[in-house]
Amino acid sequence: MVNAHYTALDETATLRESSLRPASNRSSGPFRDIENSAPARQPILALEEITLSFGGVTAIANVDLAVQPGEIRAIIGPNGAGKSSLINVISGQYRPDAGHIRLNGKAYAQVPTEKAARLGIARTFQNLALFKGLTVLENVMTGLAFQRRSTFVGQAFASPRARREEREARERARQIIEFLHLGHVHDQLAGSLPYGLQKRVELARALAPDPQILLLDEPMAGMTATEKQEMAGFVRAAQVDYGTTIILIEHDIGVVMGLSDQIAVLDYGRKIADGPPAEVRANQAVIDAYLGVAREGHQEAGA
Ligand SMILES: Nc1ncnc2c1ncn2[C@@H]1O[C@H](COP(=O)(O)OP(=O)(O)OP(=O)(O)O)[C@@H](O)[C@H]1O
Repeated sequence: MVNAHYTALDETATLRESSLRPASNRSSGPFRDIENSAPARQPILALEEITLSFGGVTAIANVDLAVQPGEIRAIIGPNGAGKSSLINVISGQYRPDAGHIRLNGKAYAQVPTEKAARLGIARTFQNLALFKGLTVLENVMTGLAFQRRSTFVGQAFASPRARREEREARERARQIIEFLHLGHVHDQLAGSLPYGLQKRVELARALAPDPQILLLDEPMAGMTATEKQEMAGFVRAAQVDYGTTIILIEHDIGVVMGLSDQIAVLDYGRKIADGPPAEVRANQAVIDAYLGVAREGHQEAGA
């Protein structure tokens, strides 16, 4: 049973070389050359002994995590393992009971949510959180609102600064829309698009401000296999073309194995494995915890 599952994983592992990858944006985007940069010495993000409980439930138990700049790090685990809680700690929604979050070396007991965007953190949500009555372009522009320095009055009366910022935001939003192959729907209402495209608009909005760290909470949930492959190609392209560090939660193990540089595995709030896909795939604790079917298989074998 387990072997059959792993065969399926191997088939999807070719995503890394996906021909669905969008065209390079190096010439026009705010590209950071990750290929030529010196080896990373300091993680861009480090979680240190993070613990978080809800009443009597321990959602995260003493978890350490070090993420290097420019990597794609998956966080996987069975339902209720603590994945979303961890993302919410990184984005500042939750304050851990113990431990620190270190961003570019600076330690926080809680990431200040109001400053998360300025600290270079962007995220998408498990459930769609778009403005359905706004166009795709308008939705993507909302991802840039925090960067505008003109006052409300300045915007209301279209001061020169406000007009310039509006123009720049529109231009940047258009770039990202093209990058994610959404140009043909830029003027359509987000709510009128098929689900897979709406998820891509969410990605566009999160990418618009050129975040250092992008948190993706189940970016492929509810998608068809083809849509998942497309999305995986776009996530990889964001890493390669923009140098974005990406942390993602995803239940589709095949996608995770093909897309991630490193995978951390949670089970009952504890981190039980952390390493490259091949290592995690062969880890017995992961097989036991994540693939419940494996346990069943061992019992049968021992019977
Ligand atoms: N706001 C909350 N209030 C109370 N308990 C919570 C809250 N959020 C999470 N939990 C509990 O914490 C544990 C971890 O939940 P979390 O949602 O982080 O897991 P998950 O790995 O993301 O699960 P899933 O894959 O089902 O989304 C679970 O037992 C959950 O019931």
